Amino acid sequence: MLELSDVDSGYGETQVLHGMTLTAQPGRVLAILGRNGAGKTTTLKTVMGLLPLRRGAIRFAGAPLDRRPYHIARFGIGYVPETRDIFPSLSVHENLMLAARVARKGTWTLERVIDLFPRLGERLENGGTQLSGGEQQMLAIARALMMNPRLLILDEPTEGLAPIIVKLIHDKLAELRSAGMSMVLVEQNFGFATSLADDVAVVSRGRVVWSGSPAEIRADADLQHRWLGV
Ligand SMILES: Nc1ncnc2c1ncn2[C@@H]1O[C@H](COP(=O)(O)OP(=O)(O)OP(=O)(O)O)[C@@H](O)[C@H]1O
Repeated sequence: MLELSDVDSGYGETQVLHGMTLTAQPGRVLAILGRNGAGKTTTLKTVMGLLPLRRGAIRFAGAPLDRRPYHIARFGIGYVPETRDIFPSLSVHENLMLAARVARKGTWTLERVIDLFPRLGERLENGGTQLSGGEQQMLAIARALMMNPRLLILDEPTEGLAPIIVKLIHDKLAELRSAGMSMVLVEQNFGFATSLADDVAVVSRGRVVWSGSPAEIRADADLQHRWLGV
């Protein structure tokens, strides 16, 4: 579904990705794990066209990915950035409807995202700044779903959230997974990531150093210690 081959990328003079190669399969959840600074966010930003591709190739659904923002959305990649990027001066409803304007055809509607996150239904007229961190995360996910993505990319969805909200987000993503949504998940919370993932890629210094199943990495304390510092 999403394929990175030998990708180099970075910020100005600083090269962060060194031959990043990974594949996210349709209908599956790929978790990208790694220590702070390993290049996980940089990988996602490169896919989303926020950083230049210096070398290598990125393919989506069998064709080279046109990484201009409008095209990425139309192609069907929904992105939930680490910073959530809610428009603070707009209401929940307006944030969602803005996404609907660039949406592909599909089955996600305002009603359906509110069904998934009833809390947002109660907060429709609230401004972005009046939301708790958990509500902002729900809104960021709901907004990406409004675009009817074929692939949902999430960067650290649990960061800074209380355990009860982490559990809620976990259950909602598990629901999406059961419904067949393809996902790429960058996450520091090892338990959260490995319980949702079908496939795991471990990144260090801008490339994949291990890939396998959640069960394999859960059973391998050395691997966790070496690459994740768990
Ligand atoms: N805007 C930037 N300018 C320069 N260097 C950056 C910038 N953002 C990140 N980096 C550097 O790129 C490297 C990889 O960062 P990245 O954010 O991809 O890591 P990560 O694996 O997502 O970890 P984290 O969990 O800390 O976000 C780090 O060394 C970081 O200092």
